[in-house]
Amino acid sequence: MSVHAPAPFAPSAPLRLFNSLTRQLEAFQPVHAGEARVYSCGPTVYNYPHIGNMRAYVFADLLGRTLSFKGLKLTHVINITDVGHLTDDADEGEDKMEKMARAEARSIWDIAKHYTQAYWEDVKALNIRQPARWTIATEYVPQMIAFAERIAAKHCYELDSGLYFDVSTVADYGRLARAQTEEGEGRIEAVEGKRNGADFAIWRKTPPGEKRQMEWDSPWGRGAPGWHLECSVMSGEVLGFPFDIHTGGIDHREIHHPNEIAQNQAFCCTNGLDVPANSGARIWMHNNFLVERSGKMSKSSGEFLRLQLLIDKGYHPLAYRLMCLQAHYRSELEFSWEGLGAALTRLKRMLIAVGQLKERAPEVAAQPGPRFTPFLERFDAAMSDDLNTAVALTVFEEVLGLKKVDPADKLAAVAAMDAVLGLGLLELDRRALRIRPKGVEIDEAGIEALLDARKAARAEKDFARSDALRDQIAAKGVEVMDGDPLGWEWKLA
Ligand SMILES: Nc1ncnc2c1ncn2[C@@H]1O[C@H](COP(=O)(O)OP(=O)(O)OP(=O)(O)O)[C@@H](O)[C@H]1O
Ligand SMILES: [Zn+2]
Repeated sequence: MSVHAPAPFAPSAPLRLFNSLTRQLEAFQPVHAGEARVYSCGPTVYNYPHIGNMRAYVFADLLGRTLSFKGLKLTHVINITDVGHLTDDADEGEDKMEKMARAEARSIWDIAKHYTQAYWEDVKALNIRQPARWTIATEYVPQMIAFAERIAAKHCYELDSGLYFDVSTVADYGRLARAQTEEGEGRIEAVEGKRNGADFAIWRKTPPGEKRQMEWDSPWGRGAPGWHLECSVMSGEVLGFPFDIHTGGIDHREIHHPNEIAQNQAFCCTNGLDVPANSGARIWMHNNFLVERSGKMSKSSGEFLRLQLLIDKGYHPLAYRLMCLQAHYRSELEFSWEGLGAALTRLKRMLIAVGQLKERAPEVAAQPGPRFTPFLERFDAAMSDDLNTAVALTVFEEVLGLKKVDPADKLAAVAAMDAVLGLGLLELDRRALRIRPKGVEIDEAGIEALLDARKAARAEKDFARSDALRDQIAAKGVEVMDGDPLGWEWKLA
């Protein structure tokens, strides 16, 4: 009798993604056969990222993991905005980086380095995969100038304050935002001499007599590139127009991305590129906001939640990732500590199930085996349906709960799904989820030692000693949970 290895599971559900341009679900058809090229607007590194910002990258990561799962060769680019983002997304205000550098009395380069590092730490803690390239805006200034030179004659005009893009020179400006061309959204004070309210600076000249920390020479004088120009240039340079998918938070649908599209149109037309509708990317995808009761979480408002604060309070960062996965990326997600606590409990349950499975299966089977095909198909269908992570998670848990199946096969199915969800459950140690909150005056080893002593006291039926030990632990800020069904013997008091 010959033994046949099971055929590998090939996800075949048609991938449909919501395109903000058409406001419709569309079948994903790669520009380059077998590939997916994705650009995500990166953080402006003038401050720590808040967990709302990180939702944007958890979403982009899920998209990337799904494209990989579907067998596509992924090239993902995320940029770092270290110059050019003004305090208002339209054309007013000052550079967020310059402003913070002044407030902190540090050089902009220092600020950029520090907060980029902080962002990368959060990326790592949330199991966001490394993109193929991190493009740093200040490293692309010559390309930005070249791009602007190419479109300047037909699409731009110069004012004292800079080189402006005339939005009336491209067809259907603002179709992504569905905004009025003249008014645009959120466009406050007009710059003197602007032809249309929505025109925007692609090069900002340094005012005479002033010196900026970051400035470059250009045909339009010394100055700095506009934020919108940066993303057009970095995406086009690395991925080539047209590329497949451009992502960002839903706020970018209103100003930043319509302006990128206008520049891309101008660039593609001047270069004779027949890009469909010349938008640069075929599909534009936007994640909705993480909100608090008081409204959208915002860096510029000064008060916000950092991932580190969650950790300091004893929540593993992956509980936040799971919290994001429980909602659809296009829905608003309201942050609450109760919600995060519930996500942590769910993560613990998953981890316990995987831990028990790992004990029974010495190794992961090469393939999940036919028993798991219907589950993988449902998982595939959910993720292919515009990243329906909420449904995908329930399928994942159904598989975790399956009894009387080969453990090695089951582990292979779990691994295949987790590669998409990115919870990293096969690598995560159960004890890693017990994060000692910052305020607690005892370390993990100390807690474990007291718990062991207490267990021994109980085994000897010395309940007085057992109670005294519990009080001792509680005094240090930790509550012992007797009979905890999850087997998590302690939590924050
Ligand atoms: N509350 C939020 N929920 C989800 N995504 C968000 C939220 N706030 C910003 N984003 C997204 O985070 C990403 C990084 O944004 P960026 O660093 O430019 O933030 P910012 O505009 O400086 O900060 P803020 O909007 O908080 O003042 C963008 O894709 C943005 O759309
Ligand atoms: Zn951008």
